[in-house]
Amino acid sequence: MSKPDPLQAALAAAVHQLHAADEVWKLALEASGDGVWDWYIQAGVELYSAGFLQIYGYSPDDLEANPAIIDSLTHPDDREQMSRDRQAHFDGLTPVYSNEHRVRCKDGSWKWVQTRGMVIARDEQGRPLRMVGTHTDITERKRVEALTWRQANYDALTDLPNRRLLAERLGNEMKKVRREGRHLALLALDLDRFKEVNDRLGHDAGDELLRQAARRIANCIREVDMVARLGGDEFIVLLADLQGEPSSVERVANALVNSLAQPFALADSQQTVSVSVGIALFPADADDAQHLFKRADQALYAAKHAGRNGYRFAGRAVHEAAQARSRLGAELRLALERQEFCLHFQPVLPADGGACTQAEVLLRWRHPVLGLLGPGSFLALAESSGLICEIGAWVLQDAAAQLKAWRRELQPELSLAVNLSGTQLREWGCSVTDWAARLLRLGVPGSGLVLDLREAQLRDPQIRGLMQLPALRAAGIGLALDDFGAGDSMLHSLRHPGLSQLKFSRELLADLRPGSREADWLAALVQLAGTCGLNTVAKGVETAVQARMLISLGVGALQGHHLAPAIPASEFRAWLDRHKNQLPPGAAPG
Ligand SMILES: Nc1nc2c(ncn2[C@@H]2O[C@H](COP(=O)(O)OP(=O)(O)OP(=O)(O)O)[C@@H](O)[C@H]2O)c(=O)[nH]1
Repeated sequence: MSKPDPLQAALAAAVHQLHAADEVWKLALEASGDGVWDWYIQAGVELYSAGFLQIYGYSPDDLEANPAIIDSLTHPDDREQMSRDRQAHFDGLTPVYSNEHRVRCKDGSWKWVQTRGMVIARDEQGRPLRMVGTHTDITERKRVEALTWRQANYDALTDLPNRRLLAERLGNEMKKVRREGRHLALLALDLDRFKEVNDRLGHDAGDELLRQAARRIANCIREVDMVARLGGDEFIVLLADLQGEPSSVERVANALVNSLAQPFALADSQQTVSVSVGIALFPADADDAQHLFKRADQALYAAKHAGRNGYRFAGRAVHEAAQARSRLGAELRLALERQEFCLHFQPVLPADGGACTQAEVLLRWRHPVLGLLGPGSFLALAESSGLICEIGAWVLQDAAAQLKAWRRELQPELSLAVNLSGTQLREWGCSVTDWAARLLRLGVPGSGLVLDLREAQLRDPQIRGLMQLPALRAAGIGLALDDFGAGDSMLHSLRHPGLSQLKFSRELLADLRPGSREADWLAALVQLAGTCGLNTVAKGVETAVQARMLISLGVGALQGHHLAPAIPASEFRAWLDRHKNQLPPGAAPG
């Protein structure tokens, strides 16, 4: 046996020591939960620690020590960036190699990892010889990040993009339009009378309808377009990359209106709603996103105003109307202060010819330029600006002051019927003690007031929760179901506990003729109201024929232009004086 070469032995010992040291730092790294890789670049060999293989579910026999193999397991979408980052480090441009990418596991699933590494040896020309590094499993972090991003950018109910993602996309599309000289359209959609679906069928059914509506809208547009839900029943459609002619926009708008007008199949009913659409074009209608949204909104308002179930372009007329509305809104704020509101009173006449004991209070605005405005011209503005409660409080106060005087001087039985908006009912609350205190402060007994409530208000769960109808009635306050027959009226509304009157809308009287089906229908309603203990009032009586028919059908009282118009307080006193004792039933007053 030849003597061992001391030099060889020393070299072997040194290599052994080095390997032992390698193992130590690899173990230290593995203890942190990371997997370790060790790549001999020019030899084309890559070694993996047990922890590294474990991350992906591989055993040592599954993976050759070949870097090409692990590269082939990298997600195709991530490979390019990974190569770029690696090359930057090889070229000495970054002190550390770092990259996040996905790796396919043995079971076929993907894991997100962060890899960090460093070249630890280079040849004389500076080319990398060996690089070592780690893989850290960041799948959970990526999952949470993706979830957070989705929550921030998508609507949870419909799974559509939300306002934020829409704004980002719109910004990008507007830049493209400016660069390439094309066009885009923003369509603001709002379902019509959706609140009634919620009120009638409940919030869950409303949610289901919104989900179905979202799918229908998405089916009407191309893949390059976008639909987002802003909240409630409001959606925005972004038609990107248009060639210019508005007819393509009109085609989509028509498709949307038609599609949403089809009945929706909900849990146990078919429900029909419709949609109104406002359309603004970029760059024709606005210079920036904020104004584009505003113009689409103005057009939507015009579509709603034109009767709903249709669309409107944001043309000049729409813009001017919106500006006029905005001026009116500003003036409305000052109207209370300037004492421009006044009340008119329309008598309600007993059909048996007895004395008038009730009148409806009607709000008017003496506008300095536009003249006398009815509530239709400004109530929606008052609602949206939040002034409605202040105006409502003024109405009640002024009406009470009139009533006090008239009951004392003219008719001790007189009561006034007052309309309240849903906002007012919600804001004021409707507990008996509130109302009794309110009336007491105004010096009027409960029996002096009739609250005219519409069916939609009675169906509103929030108002219904607040309204203590039977207790209000017990306090002497009259409660009328107003405008019955004007929309989707339901017979069971008549059974609301606490109601004392049923007021038929003018729509029910429109085709009233002797022997007509309308007459039979009304006669049945009058009978039903009687069974429910409700006094009946027919509103909007415009002809002597109607008046006579209504009396013959047994309606309790009549109200309408034919019998007595709405008149200012100054004339009401004289009118009541003149007609103090009776009115000839059904006959045209002079
Ligand atoms: N089911 C459901 N209802 C919602 C949701 N968000 C808002 N709403 C309701 O949607 C209704 C929106 O009503 P509006 O658009 O103001 O009024 P509308 O009844 O549609 O009447 P118009 O728009 O004037 O035709 C309100 O009653 C909201 O309470 C939701 O996520 N789910």
